[in-house]
Amino acid sequence: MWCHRKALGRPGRKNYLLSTVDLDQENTEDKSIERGQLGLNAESCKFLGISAGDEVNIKVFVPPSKGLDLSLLRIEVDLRDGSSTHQPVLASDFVREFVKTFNKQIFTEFQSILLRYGGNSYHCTVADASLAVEKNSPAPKRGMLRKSTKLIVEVSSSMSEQINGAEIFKSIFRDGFDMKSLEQELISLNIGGMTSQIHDIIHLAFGSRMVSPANAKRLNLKHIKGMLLYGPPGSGKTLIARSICKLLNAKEPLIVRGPEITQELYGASERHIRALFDAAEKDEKQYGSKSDLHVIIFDEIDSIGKKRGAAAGSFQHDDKIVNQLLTMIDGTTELNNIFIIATTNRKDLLDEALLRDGRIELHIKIDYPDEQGRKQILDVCTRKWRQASLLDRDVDLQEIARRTIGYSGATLASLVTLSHSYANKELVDLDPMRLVKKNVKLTMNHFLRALEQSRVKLQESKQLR
Ligand SMILES: Nc1ncnc2c1ncn2[C@@H]1O[C@H](COP(=O)(O)OP(=O)(O)OP(=O)(O)O)[C@@H](O)[C@H]1O
Repeated sequence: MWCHRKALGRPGRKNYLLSTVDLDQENTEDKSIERGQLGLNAESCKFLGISAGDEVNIKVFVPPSKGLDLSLLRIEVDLRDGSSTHQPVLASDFVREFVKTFNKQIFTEFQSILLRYGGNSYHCTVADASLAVEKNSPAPKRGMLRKSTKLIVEVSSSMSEQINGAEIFKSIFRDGFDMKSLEQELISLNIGGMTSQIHDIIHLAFGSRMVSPANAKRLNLKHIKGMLLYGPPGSGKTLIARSICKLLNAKEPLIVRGPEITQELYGASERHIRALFDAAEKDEKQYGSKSDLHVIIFDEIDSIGKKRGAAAGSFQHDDKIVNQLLTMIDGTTELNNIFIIATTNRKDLLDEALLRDGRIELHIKIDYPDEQGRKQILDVCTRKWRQASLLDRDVDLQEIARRTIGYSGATLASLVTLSHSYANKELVDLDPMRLVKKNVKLTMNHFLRALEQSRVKLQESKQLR
């Protein structure tokens, strides 16, 4: 914030600037600002939610006579957009520079500050500003930075090399993963044709966890607790659920198959469901906001989450399981470290209470792929053969994609396996003793035979339905 230099006393003397954003000597004094005027830079405007032309009320901050000193100031630091690092800096040097620049300035929780240091612009957000003498007041936490203030610098793991030795706040993604490389990552996980859908799913499900902790708190973001992936059989729901977990910085997911739980004895099913949440509860108690994320995948949730009162015979058992599941999911309201992924191809059978806000609230349909998606799935499924030069040049995957309208990802994957079986059979027919060690090559002919066979199968299963 700028003002005419005669308008306010120097900080620490008489008056205080609440948000002194840039104390660079040349920038402090903006000659265009006259007496009686205040100037804000873009960073302050963003923080205060002010645009050019807005009318704002400004109150003079009268500091209390004592108890203004901060005992702790925790800041999250990032490089400002477009700023490139010339040289990594040590966290201890960064802290020294920050204190030197902003000594005796007032800081407020969530405030944005720019620090220019070592040729870079650092964007700092106040994550915590604790007073030496805490007051029970609803007013935002605010106090003066002193040499005695403990200053903690936190960075995301991707910034850890730029500010060496700073504390690292957990990223929702595992080390080395970046959303920009999602397509490559999915190919390496053998998933084809779903990049944009998985990109959207990640943003919807984990958007609140993708921003830094201070920003999530500032924006009052609530974490999504659970998501349902629904759609026809073989469309890749389980594959997506498992693969997303591989991109996250989370504990190994607990994968539960619904039918296994229903087959358990009376009482055992409920115990099993309760036990699934144990580790997350313990971690939350022990580590609070620093706890790892725990993911539970309920595969085929329709078998444990049926509408209550709908099942004949074993209804009491089924209803008790749903009740237990609801109780446990409701218990997670207090837990920020848990995420549920449920899959089903019978969303219509599920108890609606399970799907309400705060429970399994995000519902995403996973459908069969279009032609382009089918081609990409075929690309992924034949990748190993291509890399080993065992895919004949006559194989036209685009043509196969064109001929497989209505095929699921699962059917396409088994089409490739079947083609391989045909190729293998041909080799064995030619050389029953396998005297000549030769690797089998996949040709278009193998694919066409497999296509014929899978069409017959598809027809039969449609007739049976
Ligand atoms: N997009 C895809 N890319 C590559 N392979 C796929 C894709 N979708 C499905 N598959 C293949 O199909 C198999 C079965 O998929 P998955 O079990 O995830 O389907 P699902 O929708 O959960 O089926 P169901 O509803 O019957 O449980 C996968 O293991 C994989 O081999």
